[in-house]
Amino acid sequence: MFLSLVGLSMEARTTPGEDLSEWVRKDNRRFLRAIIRVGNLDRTIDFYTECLGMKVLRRVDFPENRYSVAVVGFGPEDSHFVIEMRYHYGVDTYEIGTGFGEFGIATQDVYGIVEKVRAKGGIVTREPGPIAGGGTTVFAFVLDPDGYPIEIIDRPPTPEPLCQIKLLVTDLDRAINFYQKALGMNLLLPKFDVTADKYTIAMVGYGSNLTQTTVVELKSDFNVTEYTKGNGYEQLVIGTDDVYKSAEAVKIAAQELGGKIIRPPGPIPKINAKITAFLDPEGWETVLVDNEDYLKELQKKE
Ligand SMILES: C[C@@H](O)C(=O)SC[C@H](NC(=O)CC[C@H](N)C(=O)O)C(=O)NCC(=O)O
Ligand SMILES: [Zn+2]
Repeated sequence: MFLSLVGLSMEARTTPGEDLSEWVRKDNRRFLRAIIRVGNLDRTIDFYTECLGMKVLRRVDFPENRYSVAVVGFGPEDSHFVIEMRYHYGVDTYEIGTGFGEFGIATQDVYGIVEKVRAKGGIVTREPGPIAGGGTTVFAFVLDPDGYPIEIIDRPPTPEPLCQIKLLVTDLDRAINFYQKALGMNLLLPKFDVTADKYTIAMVGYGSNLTQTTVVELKSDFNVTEYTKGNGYEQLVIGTDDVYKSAEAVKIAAQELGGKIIRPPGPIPKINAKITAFLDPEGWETVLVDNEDYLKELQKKE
């Protein structure tokens, strides 16, 4: 996923009469990575490893293209959701925007992580404690060195400690519908109003238990009709067994709900992988990558 991608023409690979919505739900989907731009790779790696406990899984420099990439996560890329960070030479700040919510980290040591962030001079935007209004789960919010919010959530050990990516949306029903229809996600937390703070959230993802998998947390603030996307957060990358069928399903959902394919499905020689990319109805970008190609590329890089 390290190089810029060139679009190829759409090829239909579906059988006439095939129920694509059924296929999408049965497809072998997994959150592979989220891609963000950062202003200083060493500084960010230090934060994600020293404060949050992630490991550096890969670090590559592309001097000819004037950027460097690091991949960090709680486990190997072939089985875990990871964060890919891109540093473009000479660009040291990014606008995070009001639309990017946060990455969520599940841990048994919320207080310890918050203290590490504070000790390194990091910003704690919400002190650890249970949610206001009578909840029991302890959580905190901190900012990473570029200002990306990170939610630290108290949770028993889970296979996916990088457990949430929150995106702000203006039409929550439409977003839930789209992520279900276009991406075959399950509604793991139905819409939930937090009237005291004037917002509604819902969570969608693969699998059946939101504490065991990564979820997209969709949040909508009462009376907010627009969010800015900034220029920091880039995209979410998800694995699929068939990018052609995946793109067809996205197109069908987009006809009803909005959103559009921005990269027709096909092989991208530079990265040796078949992909397709699209914008959801709110403009958030997702890339779907062929599972086999993704694994083969990882193996080559080992
Ligand atoms: C469920 C979890 O993953 C969330 O992200 S909840 C959304 C979150 N809520 C809070 O931070 C709770 C705030 C409350 N005032 C408290 O301190 O308990 C959030 O994004 N809040 C933003 C907001 O505008 O409140
Ligand atoms: Zn959250």
